[in-house]
Amino acid sequence: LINDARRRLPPGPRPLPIIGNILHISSKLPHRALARLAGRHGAPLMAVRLGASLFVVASSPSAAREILQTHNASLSGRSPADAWSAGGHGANSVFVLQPGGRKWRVLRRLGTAHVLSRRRSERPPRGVVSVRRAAFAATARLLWRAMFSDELGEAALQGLYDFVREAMALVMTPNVSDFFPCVAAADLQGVRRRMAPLVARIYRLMDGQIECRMRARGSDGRDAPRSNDLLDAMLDVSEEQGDGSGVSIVNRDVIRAFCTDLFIAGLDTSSNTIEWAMAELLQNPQTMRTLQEELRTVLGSKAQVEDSDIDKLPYLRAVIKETFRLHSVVPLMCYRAEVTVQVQGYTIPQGSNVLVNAWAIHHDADVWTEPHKFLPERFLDKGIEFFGRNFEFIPFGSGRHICLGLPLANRMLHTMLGSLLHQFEWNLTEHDRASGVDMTEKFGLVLSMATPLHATVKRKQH
Ligand code: HEM
Repeated sequence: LINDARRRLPPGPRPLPIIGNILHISSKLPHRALARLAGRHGAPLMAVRLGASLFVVASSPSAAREILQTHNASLSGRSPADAWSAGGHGANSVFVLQPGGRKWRVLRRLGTAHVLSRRRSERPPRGVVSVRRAAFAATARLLWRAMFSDELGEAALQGLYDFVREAMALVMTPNVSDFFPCVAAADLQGVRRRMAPLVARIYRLMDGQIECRMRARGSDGRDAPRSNDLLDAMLDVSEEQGDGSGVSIVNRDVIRAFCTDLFIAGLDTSSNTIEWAMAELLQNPQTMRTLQEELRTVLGSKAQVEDSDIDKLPYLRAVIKETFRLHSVVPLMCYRAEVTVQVQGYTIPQGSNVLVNAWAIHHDADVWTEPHKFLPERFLDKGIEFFGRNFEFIPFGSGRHICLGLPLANRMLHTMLGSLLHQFEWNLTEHDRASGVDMTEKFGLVLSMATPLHATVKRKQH
């Protein structure tokens, strides 16, 4: 396989070293297997072969910069899992649309302008809680309100929860259709067939909101009373956008696919980040005390962290950055080379999959001292931000595909974690105090804790 792949490389300054195989990329924790491989071979850029596909893996800040900045236009294609095409979702999904294309640009613009958070205090947790479940519910309510200006009911919350669990498990199923695209149409393992009803179910949830809003707008359309949320903005665009053929770029299919994508992208990333942060804080009592002291000093008797407080809370910002670094919930970012390009003197053939291993970069001992320790202080005197310009710290990616929800996630995580810690006293359960917190990772579309964290919670007396 290795020799075959080398023969197929077009002539270039240097052939890319192929040093990995199926064992690395399909390992249970591929971000760690690939980081070890890159470290062992001193190869910040390397190639791994899997089935008919060539994967190029970048594991250093400078390789990431070349992929995400210098050659971003050529290297920002996507090779979506076959399951993604179930129910026609792939045709309208912002994750996989051709970047730079008209539909992709309209969706990115709408998302950037309208995925805004409107805050409201959350229902207080009580007793022993699953941190991830509580954070998932809080994030879902917030996103639902930002998109639809409506309260999320329990049944819809459960629907979102089930969809994210079941659909993501299917997308992560090793699927012969992905390794050998020539047989994808046959859907030999039935992954796409099993995904279709899940997509149909979540679309029905979105349709409920779309229909209700369309009825409220009635024949007045734009002149009807407005909520000025994402849904209103999309319906406006659906009325005005036409490509001359009278067909709108943003039609009903696009609206429900985009809303679905935002839930897929926003729910598990945010709730798992809160869970990792809480797991670290509960095991680092001094860090927890320092953070709660900062919250007490800045907020006083005010219950909630508001957007305007975030700038005054440097230690909270450092804790969240350190959580992003140590527990990057999107450890591997995947692209496709649209044309053959040279990166760091190596040839990346057209059609290769290109992986940026953010986890490896965030644990690179040449960049970070004691990279495996949770030390928020490392960010206090450094101007390192996660907006895609510091390539040693890219939890939200960089370049054309940089996270669309970054500003929302940034505000949401600070206000949520800050408020939870300011209002409540959190402690490990007796079981975890005795046996320790299980920090084992589980790889999926999002990197989560293999054993969900439970904690006891009590309202504080201020
Ligand atoms: C802890 C929170 C979050 C993290 C760490 C995170 C991280 C990321 C990363 C690494 C990417 C991929 C970038 C790439 O492929 O180059 C991404 C893409 C994306 N994120 Fe987020 N994200 C978070 C929350 C959110 C939220 C709250 C939303 C929206 C509600 C969102 C919407 C998106 C979308 C739509 C994309 C796809 C962009 C594209 O492919 O063009 N994310 N995110």
